[in-house]
Formats: sequence, C-alpha cells, structure tokens
Amino acid sequence: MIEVKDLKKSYPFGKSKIEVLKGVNLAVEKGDMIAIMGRSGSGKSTLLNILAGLDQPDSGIYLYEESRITDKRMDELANFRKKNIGFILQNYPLIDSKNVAENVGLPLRYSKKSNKQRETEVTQVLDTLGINYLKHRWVDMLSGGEAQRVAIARALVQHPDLILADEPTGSLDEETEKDILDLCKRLNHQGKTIILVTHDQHVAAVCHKVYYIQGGTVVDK
Ligand SMILES: Nc1ncnc2c1ncn2[C@@H]1O[C@H](COP(=O)(O)OP(=O)(O)OP(=O)(O)O)[C@@H](O)[C@H]1O
Repeated sequence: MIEVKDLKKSYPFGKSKIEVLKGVNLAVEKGDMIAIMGRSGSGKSTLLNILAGLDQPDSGIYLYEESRITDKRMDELANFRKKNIGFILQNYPLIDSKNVAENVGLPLRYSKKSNKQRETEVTQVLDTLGINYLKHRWVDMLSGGEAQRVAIARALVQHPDLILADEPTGSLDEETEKDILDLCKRLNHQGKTIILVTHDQHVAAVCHKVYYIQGGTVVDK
C-alpha cells in the first residue's frame, strides 16, 4: 500500500539546516497496524505529515498504491488526502463553536452531497463508534476520551483506507487509552490500515510491527 524510498527532509535553521529524515525506507501493507516510535525530535511527526500529503520531502519517493505522491501539486495532494487519509492528532483539535455533529461533518462540507446525505453519513459514523448520544453536545463540554472519539469519527467520515494517528492517546488516562486502542484495533479488523506515532509501549504492544526513527532513518529492532 505504501512504499517509501530514501526519503530526506530538512528544515532551515538560521543559515544552515536541520536534517531530520536522512534516507527513510518503509513499506506498509494493506491491513497493517504499525507503530512509529523514537525520541522526541527524531522526526516522527515529520514522516507522518509527509505520509498524509501535508508536506513534501526534499528528495526520495513516496508511493501510495503505486501512485507517486512526491510528484503531486498542492491541489492534487489535497485530493489525495481527502480520498485516502484519516488523520488523528493528539489533543483532538475540534472547533469549539460547533457541536459534535457539525465537527464530524466538517470534511464533507465541500462535497457535492445533499445536507440530508451528509447528516446520514455523520449519523452512521457516530453509530459505528457508539457515540451517537454525543451528537448534539458542544465539543468544549466533552471529556478527553469523548473528544478523541469525536476526532476519530471526523477522521473516518469520508471512509479513508489509511488512518494516521499522531499520539492519539497522549493525553488520556490509562482506561480511556485502552478504549481508544480497542477502537483502533476494531477499525483495523474492519480493514483499515493504521500507522500510529507514539511514545507509549502500551500502544506499540497492540501493533503488528514497531519501527523506530533513529539517526534520521527507520529501523525495526
Ligand atoms: N516546520 C518546521 N520548521 C523547522 N523545524 C521543524 C519544523 N517541524 C519540525 N521541525 C524540527 O524537526 C525535528 C523533528 O520534529 P518532529 O516534530 O518530526 O519530531 P517528533 O519525533 O515528532 O517529536 P515529538 O516526539 O517531540 O513530537 C525537530 O528538531 C523539530 O524542531
């Protein structure tokens, strides 16, 4: 599903640059659930952002289902994300001035679907995650675990094949973390491919494979 070859990425730093990814190679099969670990600042989010099509590397190749993402223009990247990627972040950046249903429906706002159709799709995804009862709540009233489930619902509403999650359980208590991990496992059993960036061994333990970013490259220990 994903093939990454010799990916390099640096950021400008004064007159020089910080080389973050120095030749990353990675292959992810459809249906995999993998964890990416590594020290703070090692480049985990940088890699995830490139896989999401939110950023481009300086060089190297990123193939998604044999299509070359590294050659795409910004508008093509936006379409790629919309069609294929569900992105879940730590601290679930939801929009406080909107309720749960509106937040979950946000990715559908530019689609040509009718309002009724959009509402049906939002209800379906909330049902799947067992959180339909939250539908009309304001998001700033939700607990951390509820807010993360809503953020997951928003990531799933367009039925992406690939879910990328950056520290999805980072700020949750142990029990809620377990619930969110169970949810990720369930989504994986339903056929979603999942890549999780994490510092947490509990999260890594439920994944099929664990990779580490070390010295700018990906290694599996
Ligand atoms: N937009 C940017 N501009 C400049 N430097 C950046 C930018 N984004 C990331 N960096 C730098 O690149 C390095 C890797 O950052 P990244 O966020 O990918 O690390 P990380 O492994 O996800 O870290 P953490 O575990 O702390 O979240 C860091 O030194 C960071 O300061």
